[in-house]
Amino acid sequence: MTIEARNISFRYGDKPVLQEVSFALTSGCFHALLGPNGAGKSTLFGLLTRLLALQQGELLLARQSLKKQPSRAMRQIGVVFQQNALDLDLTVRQNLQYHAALHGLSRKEARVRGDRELARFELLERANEPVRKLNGGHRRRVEIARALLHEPSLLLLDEPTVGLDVASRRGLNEHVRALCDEVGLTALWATHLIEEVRQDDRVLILHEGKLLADGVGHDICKTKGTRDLAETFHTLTGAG
Ligand SMILES: Nc1ncnc2c1ncn2[C@@H]1O[C@H](COP(=O)(O)OP(=O)(O)OP(=O)(O)O)[C@@H](O)[C@H]1O
Repeated sequence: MTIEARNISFRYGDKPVLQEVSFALTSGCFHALLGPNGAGKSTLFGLLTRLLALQQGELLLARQSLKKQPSRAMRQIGVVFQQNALDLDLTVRQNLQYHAALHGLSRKEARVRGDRELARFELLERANEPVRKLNGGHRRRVEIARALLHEPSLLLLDEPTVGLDVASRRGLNEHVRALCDEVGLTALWATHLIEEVRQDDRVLILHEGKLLADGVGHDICKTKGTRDLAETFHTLTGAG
């Protein structure tokens, strides 16, 4: 599943937040959307998920306009937002079942898919525990499992590791990479943390609403004459 952004610009009132942003994601690959705080990452996610209305430019999902075929397109997208959105008093499985019902899945189908995703994230044995008992990293895994229930081909993750310790961050990042390799998922992982990005990742660097680099990490560094992505990120944005 490919997603393509063509000349996306967006303003909050008079304030330009995204300026002529264009890119195309490669099907079945992990992509890092790297940008410091305020770069415009969440705004871009808002547009991709249609929480925000497109002001200028075009978004295409599998060559279909997101504007013209919204429901068809949205069925292909799974989202993990920055803020945790689980019901802490419901069990892990109840959280998944509730979400599955919103997508029109039968109880049986929801159970089968939910258990499959929980097993993938090594959480099946916690299925009957209230989410409140899980640590932050495990809660995030449940959120990703939930976002995959309707079998989207594109997964958007907006700074999913915020508030997690280093080990949980690394684990979550590796899980999503494995999903891309194993089931051919396309992932867009937004972060301001350079340590979550690898040199051979496809990387999009966003700063003050502009896409400053787009390509495989190594190639970007070659073009910019930098040693590694950390140096590139620092040179381009002052962050890192
Ligand atoms: N509802 C809003 N009204 C006005 N300005 C906003 C609004 N939401 C975000 N902004 C501004 O738009 C810019 C981009 O914000 P956005 O949240 O998209 O960036 P981000 O890269 O996701 O950063 P962060 O990691 O801090 O969330 C920032 O300057 C922010 O202050």
